[in-house]
Amino acid sequence: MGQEVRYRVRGGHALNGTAFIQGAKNAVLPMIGAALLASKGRTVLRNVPIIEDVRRAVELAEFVGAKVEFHEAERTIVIDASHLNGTSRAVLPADIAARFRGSVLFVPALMHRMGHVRIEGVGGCNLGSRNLDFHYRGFARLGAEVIEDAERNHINVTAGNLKGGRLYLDTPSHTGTENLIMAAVLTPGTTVIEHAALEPEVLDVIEFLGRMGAKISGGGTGLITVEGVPELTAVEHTIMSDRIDAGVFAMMTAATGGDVSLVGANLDHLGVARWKLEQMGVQFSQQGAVLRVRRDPSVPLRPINAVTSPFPGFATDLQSPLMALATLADGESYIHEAIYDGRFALADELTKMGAKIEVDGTRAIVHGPTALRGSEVIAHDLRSGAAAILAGLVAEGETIVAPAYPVDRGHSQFATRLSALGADIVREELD
Ligand SMILES: CC(=O)N[C@H]1[C@@H](OP(=O)(O)OP(=O)(O)OC[C@H]2O[C@@H](n3ccc(=O)[nH]c3=O)[C@H](O)[C@@H]2O)O[C@H](CO)[C@@H](O)[C@@H]1O
Ligand SMILES: C=C(OP(=O)(O)O)C(=O)O
Repeated sequence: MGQEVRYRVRGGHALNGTAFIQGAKNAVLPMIGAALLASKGRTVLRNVPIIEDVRRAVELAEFVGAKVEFHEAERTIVIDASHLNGTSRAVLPADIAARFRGSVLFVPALMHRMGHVRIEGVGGCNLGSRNLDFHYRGFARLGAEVIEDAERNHINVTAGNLKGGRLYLDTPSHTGTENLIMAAVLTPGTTVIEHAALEPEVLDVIEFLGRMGAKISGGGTGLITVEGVPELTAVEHTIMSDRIDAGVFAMMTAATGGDVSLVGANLDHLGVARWKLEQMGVQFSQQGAVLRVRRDPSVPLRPINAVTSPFPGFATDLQSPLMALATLADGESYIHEAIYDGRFALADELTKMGAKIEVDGTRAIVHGPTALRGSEVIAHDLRSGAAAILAGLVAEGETIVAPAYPVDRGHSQFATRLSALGADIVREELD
């Protein structure tokens, strides 16, 4: 399971300076899965975030037989999947796959290259129900055989006679869209995917697949058409910057009343989060590829209403840091989590720090402003861990966030990057 990790934060320092936004977790994971589709050449992925989910994805790719080099200092991964075939190990074992959500993105490549795949578990943040029915139904509509082994909790997917078809998503699932595209790219005929996700990472994955030789049109419109091709070739690609990492740094800057330049961040990728933060009193200015974020500490943050929804709506992955930020705002903020039915575990942790939050199902009212005080808090999931660190940056005294593996799943070198901005934060590995 690896070492136990915790973050210790002492509040009271405004963030100032330059932060380097990492490559996007939710783009690199599907790309590692997509790299396994290439039957020729070696894939090179650049601007790879140094996060635990990527380390797990590398382990998984190696487990199924790909040759993978993760050059962490160069933030580069090199993958050779050219030799995969029906005799390779077509299993996604629970001990790796159940530790991150992105493991489900390996299914199409294994189905195509090996003819079948057994999925022994899929992980990710514990946010309530996280179904995969759109994925499995889509594979079946293309002609795959999908059989659930309920006793062992395994799913077996066998390629069979794949043929393009008309697919749909009940809601525009992010990984669901990526998985159906990846299933369709090597499937003979035309596949149409209705109600597809619009997230920038999905578009980055489409661009990557297109360079590999896939024929995909309609990305960003909600209606995607894929013409199957017989094979794909490895290419080089630079991962887009992580809009959630950027959003978290923006909110941390806002919380501390700082002034930070986010290198690589794109304001357009923040969607509605941009407008909500501006309403709260945060100032943004896009200066080419650098996004400057400022908040005047002499003006109180204003309270906010936010409802999470798929891009360009308010990203659910930014909902936890928004809740932490709202504890500082002058009045009542209303938050409706409309994507996940269990993403408010943070409220209890912030309550330990003095926050006043009422939770009713998927709705929360945050009563600000609160003078937060340091406490020991749990990172229940990736973003609640990041949000707890945000709270720690402004709390009086010391905040300990543990266990913090979930934070390391998705934020690269958090303590180093925050320290460079003036924060008092250390990451500790416990024996
Ligand atoms: C690795 C990755 O990219 N993770 C992101 C991805 O997760 P992920 O792709 O898993 O999230 P989805 O967009 O699929 O899920 C959204 C909602 O749809 C439901 N659903 C989804 C698929 C399905 O087959 N059936 C079903 O009912 C889920 O239970 C959830 O309530 O998008 C989420 C929503 O933006 C983000 O929080 C995650 O950071
Ligand atoms: C929910 C998240 O990730 P995952 O889907 O990988 O669990 C997240 O990034 O906040």
